[in-house]
Amino acid sequence: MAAELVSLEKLLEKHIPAGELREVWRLLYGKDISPLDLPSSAFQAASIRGFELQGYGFEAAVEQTRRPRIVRVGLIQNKIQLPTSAPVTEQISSLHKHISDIVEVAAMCGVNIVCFQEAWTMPFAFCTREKLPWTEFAESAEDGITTKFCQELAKKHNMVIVSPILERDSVHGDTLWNTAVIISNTGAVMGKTRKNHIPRVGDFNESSYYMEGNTGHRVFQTAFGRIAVNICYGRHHPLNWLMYSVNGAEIIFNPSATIGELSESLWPIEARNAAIANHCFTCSINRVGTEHFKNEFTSGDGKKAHHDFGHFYGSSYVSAPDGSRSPGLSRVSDGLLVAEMDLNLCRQTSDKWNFKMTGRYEMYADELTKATQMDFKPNIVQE
Ligand SMILES: NC(=O)NCCC(=O)O
Repeated sequence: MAAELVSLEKLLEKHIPAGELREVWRLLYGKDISPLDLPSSAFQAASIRGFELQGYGFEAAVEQTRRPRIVRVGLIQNKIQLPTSAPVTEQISSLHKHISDIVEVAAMCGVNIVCFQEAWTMPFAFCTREKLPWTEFAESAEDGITTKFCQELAKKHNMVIVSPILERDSVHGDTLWNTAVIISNTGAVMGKTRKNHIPRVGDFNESSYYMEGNTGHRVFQTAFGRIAVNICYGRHHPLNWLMYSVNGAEIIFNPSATIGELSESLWPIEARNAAIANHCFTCSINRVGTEHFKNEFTSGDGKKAHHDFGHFYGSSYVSAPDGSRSPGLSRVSDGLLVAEMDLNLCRQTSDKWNFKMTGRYEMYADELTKATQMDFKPNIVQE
């Protein structure tokens, strides 16, 4: 099998003459995105620990009545560390160790808010449709071992942590959820927010494991800005992004697990469009690597049974409200993307384009209310 392409960026760098490359980046990313001046010690540490480090800055105009609101976010994408057949607790602790190594480098880069990939403590085993041992990865959002681990990290580095896990809710009949836990930079658990939309596409058999979220569109007022989490498949739902934004989110994280064949054509578009449409920053994170499972499974498409899901293509990136975006991380290796953003850009873009002001939400609220009634008749004019 041919080796996976490392990234579009590396390919363009290789083939486009240096003089024209800058213009290519401007057209591709919406404007000249400036690399961040990160400490060389951070690059060294990343290289020793075997992951890629990139940093970019999104600036805003200077205002007279508000100070800049500068925040640094960190997006982490990674492979699982042990084979999927290793004991559950060893798989979890190997990921804890790996992530704490990357978060340490994020701290060296001055990151204020870090977000991990979807279900980061486990392989993305939902393709198998088997319950054990995968449901054993589920843990309490409030006091599970992963939340405790993140609380220590958050306190140590004065960093807000967004930790997407498989949640076991033992108070409500051991219900499983796909949940992001928000941990304050003080180490306190601020709360949790659950995945609203569950995929029923390809091998994403997630509805066999957990329920559609019931936490609505919560926004968390952190010390560094108002954040929300739109988990993976929710990025295909424009109303999902909209409602986080209606509740005031300035940065919406999209921790994901998705594979090339299915969604790579959508990946650069949806979160970027959401940043534009909602006057906010969006942060898209995807895992990397191919995960193999002992027992074969079929995909219900007449093809042969197989042992893997396909290639998770990484390519994590940040989009800004003005439509610009950062380059993506690698398609094949672990990485940390640091983005410095001035949150004033959200209101500045809103004042320019007025998508909220011109949104006519009352008209849509009315029409959507009617469209969801049993007696709805589509508004079609016949000749
Ligand atoms: N994890 C997840 O929801 N994946 C669904 C596939 C996709 O949305 O690309």
